[in-house]
Amino acid sequence: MILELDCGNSRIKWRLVNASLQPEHSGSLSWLEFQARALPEIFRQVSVARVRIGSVAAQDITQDLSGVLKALFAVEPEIAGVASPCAGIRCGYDDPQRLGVDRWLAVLAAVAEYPECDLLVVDAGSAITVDLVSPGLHRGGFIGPGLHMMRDALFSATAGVKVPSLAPDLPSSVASTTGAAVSGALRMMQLGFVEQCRLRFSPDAHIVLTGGDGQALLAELPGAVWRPALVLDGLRLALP
Ligand SMILES: Nc1ncnc2c1ncn2[C@@H]1O[C@H](COP(=O)(O)OP(=O)(O)OP(=O)(O)O)[C@@H](O)[C@H]1O
Ligand SMILES: CC(C)(CO)[C@@H](O)C(=O)NCCC(=O)O
Ligand SMILES: [K+]
Repeated sequence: MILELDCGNSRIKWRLVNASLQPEHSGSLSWLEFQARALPEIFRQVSVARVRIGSVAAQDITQDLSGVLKALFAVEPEIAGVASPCAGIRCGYDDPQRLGVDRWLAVLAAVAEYPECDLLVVDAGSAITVDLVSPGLHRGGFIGPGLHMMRDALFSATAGVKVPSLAPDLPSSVASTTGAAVSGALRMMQLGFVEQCRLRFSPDAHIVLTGGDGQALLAELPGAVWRPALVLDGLRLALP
């Protein structure tokens, strides 16, 4: 088996793929669970020949994770970086090392599926990122706060807007409760962000969505596709 991990800002998403590259097991854990060494039970039951890591966590935390996995599986984990060009695509950042590797992995996987298209690659997780791609070239992109970060900002900076959870969909009517007012606004802000990126910079782009909050945008963006494992899918392209 090959273990692939997408280490994000809030969670570690992982999957075990077999020799035919088919995922056999997958899951996620929080950084707190990792720190408590509460690793998935299956990790102790399988033999792992390779470990591929994509991480936007701090370097010491990533090294800690790598060390734990090395001790567990007796293989040296491979950690993806942004190498440009890769898989026929050039990175648009002035300094490619500054681009979040999760963004790069998502771009590589999206381009592998749609090599001839202008793309908007949208990752709606802890943060929301939009990357613009034209054939052979990553042009750059934009970064905004994720839904829960925005909710937390209102929660901590106001006395009267303390909304515990967000509705799953875009609003279909004008809000008449605080919860619906916040939830509707934040989801419309995400949609507006994506639409503005397309309108201003790539009107014909095909949209590829990933991240926990990407699915809610799917119904609002005609022609868009939803690829929940996009970042993990990029790992085998960055670390063939
Ligand atoms: N405090 C929270 N309570 C409930 N949901 C949250 C909270 N924080 C984040 N989330 C949600 O969890 C989901 C996680 O998104 P995703 O699966 O893309 O992974 P992530 O780890 O948050 O993202 P990243 O890879 O950027 O760290 C998102 O829907 C996000 O809005
Ligand atoms: C933007 C995030 C936090 C999204 O996970 C990550 O890609 C990151 O830490 N990026 C580094 C900064 C940049 O991409 O410009
Ligand atoms: K992410």
